[in-house]
Amino acid sequence: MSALVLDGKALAKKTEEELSARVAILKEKSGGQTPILATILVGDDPASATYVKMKGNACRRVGMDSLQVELPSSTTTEQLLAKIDELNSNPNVHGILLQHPVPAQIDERACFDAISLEKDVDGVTCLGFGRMAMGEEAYGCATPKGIMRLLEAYDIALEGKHAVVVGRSPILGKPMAAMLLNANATVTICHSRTQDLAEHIRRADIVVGAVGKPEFIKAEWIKDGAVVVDAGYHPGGVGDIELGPLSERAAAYTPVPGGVGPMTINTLIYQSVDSGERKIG
Ligand SMILES: NC(=O)C1=CN([C@@H]2O[C@H](COP(=O)(O)OP(=O)(O)OC[C@H]3O[C@@H](n4cnc5c(N)ncnc54)[C@H](OP(=O)(O)O)[C@@H]3O)[C@@H](O)[C@H]2O)C=CC1
Ligand SMILES: Nc1nc(=O)c2c([nH]1)NC[C@@H]1CN(c3ccc(C(=O)N[C@@H](CCC(=O)O)C(=O)O)cc3)C=[N+]21
Repeated sequence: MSALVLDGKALAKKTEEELSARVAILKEKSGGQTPILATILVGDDPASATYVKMKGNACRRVGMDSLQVELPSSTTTEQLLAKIDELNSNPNVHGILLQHPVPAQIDERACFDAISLEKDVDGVTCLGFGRMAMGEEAYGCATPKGIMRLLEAYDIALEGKHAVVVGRSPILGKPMAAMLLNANATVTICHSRTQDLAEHIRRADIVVGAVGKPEFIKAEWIKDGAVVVDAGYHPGGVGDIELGPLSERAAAYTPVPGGVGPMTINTLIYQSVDSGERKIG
């Protein structure tokens, strides 16, 4: 039996059609003003530059604009905070994305938390995370929220299932675990100090790989019929999970590329349109 492919690329494309229509209405209601997502890139990491470019392109595909802020790698926390303040008070900017990671001298947490809640369409603030975790209204962190939207679109049942999330980073593993918990899954979070990782994964109905190491999670650890979500992305188009034989044994899996990545970008745009609509009211 071959597994169901959770096609994030196709879902993102389909959603973009709906978003284009919503952006057109938003534009009309605001007297022709194009909604804007501001992206901030600090330093010159080529992979980060590519991601930011992809986010700008996605904006334009749905009729939004992106305001691309580029700062040198020598930027200080104070300078970045000042830029974020400026974008917070720009009424035409509906969403702000600060690309992670920032250079080491910058206090990334302070800068994420300076983004105002209404513009935190990437879901990176402590306030947004806390509200989401408590089940209050907030924009979800883009990658885990994109994964939840993908699972929902394919009617993947989560309630009562055992989900194992490998990774606990602030913008991926930790919010992923909270979202799965809110969806009534039983959640295990594994990380670098976890003992017997393979044993935990063997018991999973749903596995989320968010480790940041190519093909670190082995296919043989994953049980037959599991749902396999690979958030990892590495050059050459490999994820954090060794997929190979799983495409036959799993119930469903996200391909790399074409799975989680496009849903991350789509969620960012989706939440920016939401933010614009809320302002128009
Ligand atoms: N497609 C997309 O949209 C996105 C993809 N990514 C990709 O997802 C992956 C993870 O990203 P991110 O969360 O930012 O990465 P981080 O490096 O911030 O986090 C990695 C996590 O994996 C854990 N870990 C590391 N080694 C092990 C190990 N040997 N056993 C178990 N757990 C381990 C770490 O544990 P500890 O906390 O103990 O250090 C940490 O929690 C990367 O491949 C990245 O490229 C990221 C964001 C978006
Ligand atoms: N504040 C912040 N928010 C983020 O969401 C964020 C971030 N920082 N820093 C870096 C990671 C990485 N990330 C990706 C987004 C899309 C793809 C993506 O669309 N990948 C395509 C392939 C792209 C290609 O062809 O190279 C795919 O998987 O199909 C990948 C990775 C978002 N991130």
